[in-house]
Amino acid sequence: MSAAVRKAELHCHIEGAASPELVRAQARKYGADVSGFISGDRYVWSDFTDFLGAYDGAAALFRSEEDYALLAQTYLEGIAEEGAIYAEIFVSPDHAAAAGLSPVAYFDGLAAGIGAAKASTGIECRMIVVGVRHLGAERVEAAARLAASRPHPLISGFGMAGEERFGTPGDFARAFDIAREAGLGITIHAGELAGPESVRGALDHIRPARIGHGVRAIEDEALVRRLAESGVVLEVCPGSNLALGLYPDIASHPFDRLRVAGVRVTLSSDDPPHFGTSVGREYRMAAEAWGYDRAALTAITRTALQAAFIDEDTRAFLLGQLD
Ligand SMILES: Nc1ncnc2[nH]cnc12
Ligand SMILES: [Zn+2]
Repeated sequence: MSAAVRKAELHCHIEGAASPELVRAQARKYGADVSGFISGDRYVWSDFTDFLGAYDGAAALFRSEEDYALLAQTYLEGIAEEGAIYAEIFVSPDHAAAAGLSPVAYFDGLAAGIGAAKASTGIECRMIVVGVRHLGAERVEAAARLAASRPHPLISGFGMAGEERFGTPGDFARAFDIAREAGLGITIHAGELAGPESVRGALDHIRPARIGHGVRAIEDEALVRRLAESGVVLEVCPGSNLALGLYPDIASHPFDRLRVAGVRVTLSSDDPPHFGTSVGREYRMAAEAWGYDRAALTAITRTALQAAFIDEDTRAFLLGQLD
């Protein structure tokens, strides 16, 4: 499996894509100490809660448009080298605000990086605004209202990340209604840290086109059938799931079982340097674990492009690159 297999990444948190090397450079720039969450060239955290702390620590060191332009460009050029032709990045105005950056400066900075990466590699990218679940429904609604005001043309979706064990999907239904009515694509993290009931709640109350992770649906046969029949696409991130201890090894991961059951599945990296991964590695792991050949891997990319939150002309152009 080589970079020649075209890839599309639907699930990557931009703040979670900052390499320890880049975060160290930012820390030097701002005179900050990262020893609490970076050791040598690695992030250090012990569980999901601790991971969120490391994630927030890194995010706090991106404080200007230029910082975010550099982050987006570095991430996108890196995955373009692995064969990615399309990416959607989760962008979190709450993290930008915590670092003192206005939403407009945040989106403009990211867009500058996206533009630079497109100019150097051809990669397309769109932004999905996310609310942070553990900040509560009001903050998530504020993020949805912001996204619904269409503050940047590259914003094409709305989602929710953060601590899945906080609240229930129904608590956040209004936020997603606001985003849906504004014509944004809808995705929500579910079935990662919480079980099938979280996926069921998301389907019932949020009506998403896609679900971030969703893998724990495998624990409920009827739910797997419902997912398959609905056509809802799962943004599966096996490397993330292994790093966070959901499954002991790739052979135990449900990606292939979901695929065989007819669920539309895609491959992404989530927070690549935190989990020692990249979209290229995710495709490689899948090829090795389940014997996927080039056609099978390309089919995964096709599913991702069909589910991408993008205009139809660009979708057709990208799908044309798979032939
Ligand atoms: N894997 C993940 N799950 C939930 N929220 C996140 N934010 C960043 N990465 C996340
Ligand atoms: Zn995620």
